[in-house]
Amino acid sequence: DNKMDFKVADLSLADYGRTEITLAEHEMPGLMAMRERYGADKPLAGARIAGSLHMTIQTAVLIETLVALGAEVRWASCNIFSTQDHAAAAVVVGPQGTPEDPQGVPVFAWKGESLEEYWWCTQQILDWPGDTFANMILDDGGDATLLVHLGTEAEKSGQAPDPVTAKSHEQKVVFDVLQASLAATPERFTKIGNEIRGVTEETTTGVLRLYDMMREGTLLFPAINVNDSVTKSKFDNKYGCRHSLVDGINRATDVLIGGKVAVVCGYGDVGKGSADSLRGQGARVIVTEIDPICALQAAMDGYQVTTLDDVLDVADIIITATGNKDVVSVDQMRRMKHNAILGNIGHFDNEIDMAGLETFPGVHRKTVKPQVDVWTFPAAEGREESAIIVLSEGRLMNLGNATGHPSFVMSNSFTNQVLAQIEIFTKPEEYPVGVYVLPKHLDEEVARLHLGALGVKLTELSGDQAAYLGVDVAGPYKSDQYRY
Ligand SMILES: NC(=O)c1ccc[n+]([C@@H]2O[C@H](COP(=O)([O-])OP(=O)(O)OC[C@H]3O[C@@H](n4cnc5c(N)ncnc54)[C@H](O)[C@@H]3O)[C@@H](O)[C@H]2O)c1
Ligand SMILES: Nc1nccc2c1ncn2C[C@@H](O)[C@@H](O)C(=O)O
Repeated sequence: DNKMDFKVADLSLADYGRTEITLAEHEMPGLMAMRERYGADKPLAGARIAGSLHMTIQTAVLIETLVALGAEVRWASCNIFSTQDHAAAAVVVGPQGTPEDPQGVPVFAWKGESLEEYWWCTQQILDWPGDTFANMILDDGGDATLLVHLGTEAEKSGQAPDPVTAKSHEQKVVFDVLQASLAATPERFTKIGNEIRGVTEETTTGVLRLYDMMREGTLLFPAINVNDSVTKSKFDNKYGCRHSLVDGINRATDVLIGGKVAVVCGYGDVGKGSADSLRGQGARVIVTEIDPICALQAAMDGYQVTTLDDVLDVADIIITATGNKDVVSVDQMRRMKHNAILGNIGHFDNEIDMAGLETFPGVHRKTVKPQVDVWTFPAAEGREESAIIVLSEGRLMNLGNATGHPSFVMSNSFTNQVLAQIEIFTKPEEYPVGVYVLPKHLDEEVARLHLGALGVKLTELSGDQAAYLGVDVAGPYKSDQYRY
């Protein structure tokens, strides 16, 4: 039957979600401009987009923009805790539907998925009804892209990659998914890989994986690195986290941040916004870094820069923002202050050694409320019993404990996503397999679309000045090497 398939928490939340989507549209001028500009031509007609990106109110506006441009879409979240159930419900029901007769977009996402459910959802967006497949991926962190690649490799070799070697951050679960798929449909991922025209990747960690696959020569289709549009990473990663980090800490713990010692591990775009977020609340912020340039930036921004080991005994709040793995070990957690807060705002949970924590001898977990756990270490030689408060089980806590970044800053990121989807879908001949960034004139166009709402009045370059700078009056105004 042609009844739409989907799996969300509660369709009765759709009206609440719709109301917030309508408010969000007012805060997302870039996306609404995309609907104005491209809604008639429908450049994405024929696109079957598999979206793996936090299923929030902001993402709902992105999804409905892609549909307005002609795309068919199936959506999953890229994190087990980041779905907002009312947003998922509203997208399934759609602007014209009802919970009894949903007319929207298939969504497979709910807050609090198990890992098995997460990877089941990821598979649902790749397989389309009537034995067809997605032909575009919109990814955040690269899990959908990874599954297609691991599946294709498994089908080529006839066996799923050994869980120990699989690069995915949830090896065992992915291994089981691949085993089952090999048994049931041994050509499935190869067919999907052939069908996919390209992927547009949202975030730093997902982009890292794309460059890895490019270097290994295993990348199956072209990719646009949306993260490195200036109007994405210098806004979402920075000002988005400035807004949503303290939001997550407040909703999780209501702890006073002023006067406390807060440690931010990593001073890249996210770390900069996160440190500013905590300083804004009157915390004494300390930064850890491995990169001398970012460390120097942090020092000149007035932060103490030292090693995590040096500050474990004074830190009240520790936040990882590195995009790296193994940043906080269980031994370091054991040495943290009693009731100190530990959270991660990086994409994956591997920044904090959650596996080591869960298996620490005699450790006790008490859930305060969803995504807030008190982990108590037993007394040991020379150490009293002590506890730490871990947010979102080490997964990105601004989306696990709060609602992520606000609409206006996500409008910048998602306008880049829409432009990137149009680029790859309508000009495949310009995108042989490789990893690309959007041209600067589009980056500047995204910024232009967001100035009016903030009352910005730009100054016009004279022809003479433009000649002096060697730029066009209409832009681009900077070289590709320029660092903003
Ligand atoms: N939660 C969110 O809403 C959100 C938003 C954007 C990006 N992200 C994610 O946040 C992470 C960081 O993103 P970014 O754009 O800031 O990356 P980035 O590369 O700009 O910054 C990461 C910084 O961490 C430093 N670093 C690496 N390993 C370290 C270690 N062991 N100790 C201390 N510092 C270390 C690096 O030198 C770098 O300066 C990525 O996983 C990204 O995908 C999350
Ligand atoms: N409200 C929101 N909706 C969707 C995604 C959201 C978000 N807040 C943060 N991300 C994550 C993004 O910052 C993503 O671009 C990333 O880089 O992780």
